Amino acid sequence: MMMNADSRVAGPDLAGYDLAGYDWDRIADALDAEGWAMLPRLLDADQADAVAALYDRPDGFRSHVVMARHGFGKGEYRYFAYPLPDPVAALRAGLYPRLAPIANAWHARMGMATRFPADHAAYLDACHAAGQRRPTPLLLRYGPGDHNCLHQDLYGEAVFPLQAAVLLSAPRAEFTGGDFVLTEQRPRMQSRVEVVPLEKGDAVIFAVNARPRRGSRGDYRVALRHGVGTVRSGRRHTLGIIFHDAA
Ligand SMILES: O=C(O)CCC(=O)C(=O)O
Ligand SMILES: [Fe+2]
Repeated sequence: MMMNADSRVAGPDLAGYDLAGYDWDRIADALDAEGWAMLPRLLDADQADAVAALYDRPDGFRSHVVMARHGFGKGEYRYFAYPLPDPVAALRAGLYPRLAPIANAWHARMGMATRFPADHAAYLDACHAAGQRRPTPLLLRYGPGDHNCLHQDLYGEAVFPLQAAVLLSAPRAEFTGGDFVLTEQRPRMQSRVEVVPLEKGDAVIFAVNARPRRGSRGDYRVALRHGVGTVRSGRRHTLGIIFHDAA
């Protein structure tokens, strides 16, 4: 059967989440200034629980990664298979058109030739034509002692420069530790670190790899990495939405 990347299967109902309700000019400004921006309360607690519960479905995933086996950290994750469940497909397709203009402006400022089409189906066609056909959205699960080493979610030449992560568990109430962190590596300088203060249901949009930074002599590139500090207690789930597909 041909799987259209845009087709959907039933999943938890996310009726009510509202991307249009965010101030996208403010988000673009935050991304330009810091390389990341928050979308507070993207999901409510029930929706976050429903998405986290997908982790235990017997099917619907293309692979299961035990992070310690690869030196990625400790914890585990599963990549969704196509067709993506409804909320994941809807978030991926819904966020992309708001981020594509920002991605294009970044590429122009960084002197990078690639431009991104306005809609996600068209971008996936380009990924697939470049041999990157496997879906990248994923669910992650961490328990006590687990962590995610600093990394970049690059899966081939085709890279959409922004991605999203949604925290599906409640800090303090459902887990402790497990901060989401970003580091920024500036040319010839030491790395700077930022802890993103996510609450359950909040999303963060952040640079996958390079982003432009304004300096006194024009723009220069900095490289971001992201990771998760050690979870001390409880269980922490995240939904990761990456817009390019994988080779
Ligand atoms: O669990 C997290 O907060 C980080 C997840 C992650 O690495 C990702 O979404 O790409
Ligand atoms: Fe990641």
